[in-house]
Amino acid sequence: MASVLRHSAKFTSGISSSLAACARNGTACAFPCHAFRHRNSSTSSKIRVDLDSSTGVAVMTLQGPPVNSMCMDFLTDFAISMEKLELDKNCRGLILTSAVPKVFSAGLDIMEMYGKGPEHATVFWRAVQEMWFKLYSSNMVTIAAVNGSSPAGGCLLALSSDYRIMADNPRYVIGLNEAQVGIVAPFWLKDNMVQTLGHRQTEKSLQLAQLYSAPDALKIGLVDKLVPEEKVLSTATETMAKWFSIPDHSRQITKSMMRKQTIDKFLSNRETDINNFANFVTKDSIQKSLGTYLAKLKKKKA
Ligand SMILES: CCCCC/C=C\C/C=C\C=C\CC(=O)SCCNC(=O)CCNC(=O)[C@H](O)C(C)(C)COP(=O)(O)OP(=O)(O)OC[C@H]1O[C@@H](n2cnc3c(N)ncnc32)[C@H](O)[C@@H]1OP(=O)(O)O
Repeated sequence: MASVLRHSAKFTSGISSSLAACARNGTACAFPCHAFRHRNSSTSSKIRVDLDSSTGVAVMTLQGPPVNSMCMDFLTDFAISMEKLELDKNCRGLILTSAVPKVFSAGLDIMEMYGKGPEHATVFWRAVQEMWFKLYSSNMVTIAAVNGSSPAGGCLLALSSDYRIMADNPRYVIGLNEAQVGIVAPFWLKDNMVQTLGHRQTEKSLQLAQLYSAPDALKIGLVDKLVPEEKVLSTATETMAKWFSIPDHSRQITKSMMRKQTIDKFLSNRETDINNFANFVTKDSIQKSLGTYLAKLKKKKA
């Protein structure tokens, strides 16, 4: 990753250090507390991270036009950013959002799965797994501020967060549409969706490759809240304050207890999942489906 964490913190008064201490200790902290902030920024080509040490909130902005598709560079930047934030004692919460108009993320970059050999598929899938694992198992409070369409891998980011806020725009869609692309959602993502929606709804959603409009996503519980687009980020920040009112240690233990079974199953089957993916995605029939889907995406424009 070309990014460097730039420490641009401005220590303007003793108030800021007591707020930072509040963030570190995981004690409740009235916010928004705009005064005297410390900010750390890190930018790579695909992802920007702004950590406000005074509040303990990092905002990760996806900035890979045209559609924030998850190519290898994106996945690498994501993993490195997550590692840095996880180790940063000043960071308690993470908001994910997009700088690309109308799109949160189009999911996995289909070009990374099309016309590539098994070696590439193996490396790529490990990176995809890592993105999900890092977010799903994060100690931070994670909130997806979904300010655009969020199919497939985009929905993965939302599902693996603790809370999902979406822009109230019926033209924005979210869901796991893998089957439509001719591929299959991996078991760990299916398990993640079952936890969110329940078994029956997940089965229908996955088999029918369903993409839900924002209002429908709210109805089935795929997102937690809809707000006007311009309020998505501010609502995420307000929501974070509520989650921060719970002591970190008890919230974290609770989170890991709720997610342990899925994580254990993932870790025990990780290598098999990679092999399955590499075998599956390089099959002629699957390559044909991906090619047809890609052509359809391109044709849409013509
Ligand atoms: C049995 C063993 C099983 C093991 C597991 C096996 C398999 C699991 C495998 C995979 C899991 C995959 C999950 C995925 O994420 S697959 C990706 C699915 N994504 C999609 O279907 C989204 C497709 N995109 C869209 O619907 C629209 O682009 C979107 C609504 C996001 C935005 O629409 P908009 O009109 O703004 O933009 P477009 O004109 O459509 O796109 C612009 C540009 O970008 C290209 N593009 C779009 N999405 C992707 C993508 N995901 N990857 C690569 N490229 C993408 C699009 O083609 C346009 O390109 P160009 O015409 O400008 O060249």
